[in-house]
Amino acid sequence: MYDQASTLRQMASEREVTVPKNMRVIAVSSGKGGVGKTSFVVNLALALAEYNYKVIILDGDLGLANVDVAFGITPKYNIKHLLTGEKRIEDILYPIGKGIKVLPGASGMVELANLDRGQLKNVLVNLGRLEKMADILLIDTGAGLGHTVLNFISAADDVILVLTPEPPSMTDAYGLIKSIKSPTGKVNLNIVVNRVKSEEEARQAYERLEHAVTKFLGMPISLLGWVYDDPSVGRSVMEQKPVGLLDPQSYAYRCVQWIAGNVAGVFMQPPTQNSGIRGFISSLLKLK
Ligand SMILES: Nc1ncnc2c1ncn2[C@@H]1O[C@H](COP(=O)(O)OP(=O)(O)OP(=O)(O)O)[C@@H](O)[C@H]1O
Repeated sequence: MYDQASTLRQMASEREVTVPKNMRVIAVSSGKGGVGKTSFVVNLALALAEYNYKVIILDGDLGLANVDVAFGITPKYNIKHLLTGEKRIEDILYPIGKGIKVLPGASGMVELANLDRGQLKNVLVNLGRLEKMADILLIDTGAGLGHTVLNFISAADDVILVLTPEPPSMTDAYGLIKSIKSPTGKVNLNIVVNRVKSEEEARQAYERLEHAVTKFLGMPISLLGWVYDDPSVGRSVMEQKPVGLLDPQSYAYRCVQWIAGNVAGVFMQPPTQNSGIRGFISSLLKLK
């Protein structure tokens, strides 16, 4: 296992998978399930597309395929077909339109450790090609303190933690932050408060969390924005169409558009040299 991990790391840094520009890897996570993370991810992708960003969404909620359900799509292939060498990355990516593509996840992600050198090379060369296809890789990590969730968070350039003002969501968000271990010791942690009735409610929830995180964990976090509790989100879930497509004028989507503006400003300027998908994969492997 150790040998495979070091081989992978070496391969990830090889020239053959280098590409001219580096994409930004953003992990979207939550301490607790059901707080609206997947709805947020799909709408954030739509809102970022309005800023002309090309976005790939990786459904990292392995095996549960929530992103597929949110878009009402049923992709034939997923990342497991890439790992087994049956398909190329281009065959797996599912185009949604507006410059957005979905990379369907699968429980096969954990099989990365059991691939032989030829298979590993194939996977890395394929993933390296993502870099040319999009500006942002948005990962819906799944909820909770699972190994995969924490690894995605730790390896990403930026993390967006979605929570609601309800006490269990706040407590679980704190628990998740406490469990993050980054190889660089740096995690760019941004909070989105979902399902709020007012700006005041959002700010109060954020300040409670910030107080605890700064006092007990000594970690910097920032407030990226909030999303109003809006019945149009519930309707969009039922219709399997993101609210950004179903009701783009809704309060909820307008909040997400504003957050996308913050993502563009906060994460994209000044221009930084991101480590890109190669760096992301290398970090992921260091965490094994
Ligand atoms: N801003 C909002 N206003 C009203 N309802 C919302 C809002 N955001 C999410 N919801 C509702 O919360 C429910 C859960 O949303 P979603 O599936 O996106 O959560 P999740 O955190 O991804 O869940 P899981 O962890 O189970 O994947 C949905 O029924 C959705 O309608």
